[in-house]
Amino acid sequence: MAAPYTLRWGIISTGWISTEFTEDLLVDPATRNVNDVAHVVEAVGSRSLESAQKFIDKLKAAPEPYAWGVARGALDKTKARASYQEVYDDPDVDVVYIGTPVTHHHKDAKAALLAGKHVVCEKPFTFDLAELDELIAIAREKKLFLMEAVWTRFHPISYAVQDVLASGVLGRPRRYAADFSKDFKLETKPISHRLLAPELGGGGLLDMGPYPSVWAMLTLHQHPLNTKRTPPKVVNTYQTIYSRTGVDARSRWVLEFEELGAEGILMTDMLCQNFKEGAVVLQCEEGDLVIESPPQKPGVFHIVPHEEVDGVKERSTHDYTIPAAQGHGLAFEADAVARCIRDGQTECPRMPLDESRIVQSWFDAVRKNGRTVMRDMEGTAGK
Ligand SMILES: NC(=O)C1=CN([C@@H]2O[C@H](COP(=O)(O)OP(=O)(O)OC[C@H]3O[C@@H](n4cnc5c(N)ncnc54)[C@H](OP(=O)(O)O)[C@@H]3O)[C@@H](O)[C@H]2O)C=CC1
Ligand SMILES: O=C1OC[C@@H](O)[C@H](O)[C@H]1O
Repeated sequence: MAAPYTLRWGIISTGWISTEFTEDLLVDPATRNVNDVAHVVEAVGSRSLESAQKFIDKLKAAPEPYAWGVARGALDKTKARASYQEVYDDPDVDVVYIGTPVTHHHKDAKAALLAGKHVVCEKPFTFDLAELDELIAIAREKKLFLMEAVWTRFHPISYAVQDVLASGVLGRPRRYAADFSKDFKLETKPISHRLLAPELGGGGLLDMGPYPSVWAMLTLHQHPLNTKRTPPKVVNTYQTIYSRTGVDARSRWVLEFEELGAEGILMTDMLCQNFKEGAVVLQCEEGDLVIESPPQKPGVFHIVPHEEVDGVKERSTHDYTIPAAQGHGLAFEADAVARCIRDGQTECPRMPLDESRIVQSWFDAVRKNGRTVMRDMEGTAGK
């Protein structure tokens, strides 16, 4: 068997998701039946050298399933860097992973691309569409790989749900509802927290919105009957203000998928827990598809018959829970990135830039129609 292609990562920032993402790079790929690609961490950049070093030291002491990669040398050459730029300039780094708050994504991704690095950027891609368009233009001009890290797209359950829709058993989609709600106990958080601070892109829309959106893209936009793939229209929006900082506590938006004759309502909520048994409901002519909570990493979906209608006859339940041995579930996207870069692709077919643009345009529409303090905020495109 040929040796796997090993992708060399540079990690930008040392917060929550950067930690989980880097841990998952250390999980044995064989746990997810992968043997063609592998990952090593070349550098970690932080605003402080101490934080970068602490991040690496903590990873080196991580338990299984992360200890596997540590024992096999995935962190042996990892350098702690006192600035992000040093990671962008490191000749040993192939690709930069960006885990900073959303209002920093554009400047961080732009600097990495300008230094000639491939880029994977956490969701939501950017603060606004203008920022995203500038990144896409730079990546295309420099022939570099660029992708939004919407991990859910790469989970086995996402492919399984799409297989059901492709089989035609549910018929034409009619109506869609998706919700990402989480009681974040906002009163206990300082107003400087990234979920609350407008200057860090606070509010539920940008933080949570990618998840009701990803399922709308996978089940409706990519539905086999949606042949023209016309971007859906945002036909209505509503935001509830969180008074301490003026960001959105709740956001709702309605989408119209004209060719399908289907409508969807998408919601985010930072004050209330998700309904466990149905974060996403896709109602079709012959039966319904229900995806359990949490929508960013659901384990289970159901196919549910309609009452008094011929079509799906029996309820069935499909379990794709990601086992703990596979880590947090972020390595699937990392594997896809490694294959794309190995094969010289500048865009990931599973997470196309045009689809990131569509979702980003929904966020712009909801924010600009709303009343939050971020309504008229502009990103850093052109700066
Ligand atoms: N895919 C997923 O499941 C998840 C994705 N996310 C996304 O990841 C991004 C980061 O979220 P999360 O990890 O929770 O955030 P954290 O606050 O935990 O970490 C953000 C990191 O960004 C760096 N940073 C740079 N500038 C600033 C600044 N002005 N203020 C605060 N931090 C700064 C810091 O690292 P340093 O000090 O080292 O420079 C900090 O630790 C967001 O875009 C979020 O939407 C978040 C959670 C889950
Ligand atoms: O991506 C995410 O998923 C889990 C949420 O709790 C978090 O706020 C968000 O960034």
